[in-house]
Amino acid sequence: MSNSIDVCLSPKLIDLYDLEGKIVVVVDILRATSVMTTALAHGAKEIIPVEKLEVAKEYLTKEGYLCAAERGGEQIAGFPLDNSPFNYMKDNIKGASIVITTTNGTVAIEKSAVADQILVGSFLNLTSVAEYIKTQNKDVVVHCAGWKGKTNMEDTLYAGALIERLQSTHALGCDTPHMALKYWEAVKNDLQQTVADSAHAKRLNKLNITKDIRFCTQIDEYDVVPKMEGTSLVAVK
Ligand SMILES: O=C(O)[C@H](CS(=O)(=O)O)OP(=O)(O)O
Repeated sequence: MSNSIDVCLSPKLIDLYDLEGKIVVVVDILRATSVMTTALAHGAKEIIPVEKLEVAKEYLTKEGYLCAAERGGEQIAGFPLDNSPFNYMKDNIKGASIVITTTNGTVAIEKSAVADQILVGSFLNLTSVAEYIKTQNKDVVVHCAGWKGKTNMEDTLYAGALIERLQSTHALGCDTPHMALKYWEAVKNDLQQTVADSAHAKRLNKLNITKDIRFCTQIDEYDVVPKMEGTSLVAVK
């Protein structure tokens, strides 16, 4: 095995990882990377992820952009889109250039900038991302977006699920990928309930979005590999 896979459990830890020359898979199951996967699967032309709300606001007055902003799970006033996957399946998504800023997911994407390739992963496109990685002959770091710098259950579980699919081609880099894999193996047959019991899901439940959580824990709903090209996330052809 010539390649390796490692897991960073929070953007606060990413400086400990050498990303140069590697593929970074950013994951924010609830909900940013599930939303991005859904939008590209439904024909969005590109997604421009931005960390800062001020930067997203600049696009509101530019022609040709659909803008989304979320903080603490709630839509920011003045932005037409929120962070629910169900709003990225509609007719206006096809061919759209979407600008999005979210609490955790877009932070992790920006903090992955030095990587050779940045992919966006979710349970919705688990196998597609794994199969693409197998064609690349590169080391991988799974960058979990977590919640406001803290570790979370669902992103760690995704890391374990991706490792399960890559363990024949990628050696496990240190203890974290082993932990993620063991955790995934222990609960994978009860994924929906496990994530429904997570702190993140309980926070979001207060906003009445139980159906989003159920949707984001479906495996292989879409065959799409979102990859950063310059400042845009596009579907790999
Ligand atoms: O909108 C979401 O699902 C979360 C909100 S929060 O983390 O619970 O505040 O944002 P995301 O960036 O998608 O993790």
